[in-house]
Amino acid sequence: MVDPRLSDTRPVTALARRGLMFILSSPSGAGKTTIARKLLQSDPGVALSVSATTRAIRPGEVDGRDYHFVDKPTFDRMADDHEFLEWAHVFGHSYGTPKAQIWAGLKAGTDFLFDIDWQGTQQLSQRAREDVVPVFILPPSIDELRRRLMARGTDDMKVIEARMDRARAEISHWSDYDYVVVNDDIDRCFEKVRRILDAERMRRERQTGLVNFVRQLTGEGSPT
Ligand SMILES: Nc1nc2c(ncn2[C@@H]2O[C@H](COP(=O)(O)OP(=O)(O)O)[C@@H](O)[C@H]2O)c(=O)[nH]1
Ligand SMILES: Nc1ncnc2c1ncn2[C@@H]1O[C@H](COP(=O)(O)OP(=O)(O)O)[C@@H](O)[C@H]1O
Repeated sequence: MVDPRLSDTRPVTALARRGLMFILSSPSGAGKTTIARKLLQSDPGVALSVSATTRAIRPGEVDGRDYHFVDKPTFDRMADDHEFLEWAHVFGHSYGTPKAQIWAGLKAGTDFLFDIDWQGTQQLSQRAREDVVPVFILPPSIDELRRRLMARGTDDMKVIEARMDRARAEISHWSDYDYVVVNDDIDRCFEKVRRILDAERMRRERQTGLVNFVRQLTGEGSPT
């Protein structure tokens, strides 16, 4: 049987829209990078805001795709030159969101995904609250969080314990976020995150093409 969607030739009504800043935060190991990768793979309308960081590259990471890996003097120079939208110290390293392309991209309707911590979320919310959609990912339990950090195999025990120590402090910021999702089953969690993004795209104030579209629909403003 032919998939009815393939034979549907009706034109798609695409209204102009301002992009949004979709933030995923969580304690380390709760799964935000996994969710972010799934979103980027499945949705061509989403671009990753690639942060700069002074931390070492992990196996499997690619410079320029996952992070811009820079040394401390370079990071400090970028901060001094106001090249970051926000930046913070996390786990003894510096992390920052480069400004380049974000504002122009938002205006052109690109949605940006930010994998940043609560400090960065606060700074972005202060700068552009109306563009920000903050989502917090929680682990199903503290034991499961430790298990995931160990299973990921990217950090030694000392680093894992430091991340676990910080997890409670990170979780305490859950109430700064508009959405909170527990990452128990990855597919279910991803589906919830995807639905949040879909709904936020429909917000009236983001749909800059609505005024003209409604005018056309109602004939308002056209000569009689
Ligand atoms: N404020 C801020 N936090 C960031 C940025 N990039 C990454 N982070 C956060 O830094 C923390 C450590 O990231 P990472 O070293 O990749 O380890 P992860 O926690 O295992 O993902 C995470 O909470 C990230 O969300 C950034 O540009 N700004
Ligand atoms: N729902 C889940 N169930 C089991 N393992 C998961 C789940 N979500 C993520 N993981 C695994 O947990 C580890 C940490 O996930 P990651 O996405 O790197 O977390 P974060 O970016 O928040 O530090 C990874 O090995 C990942 O494959």
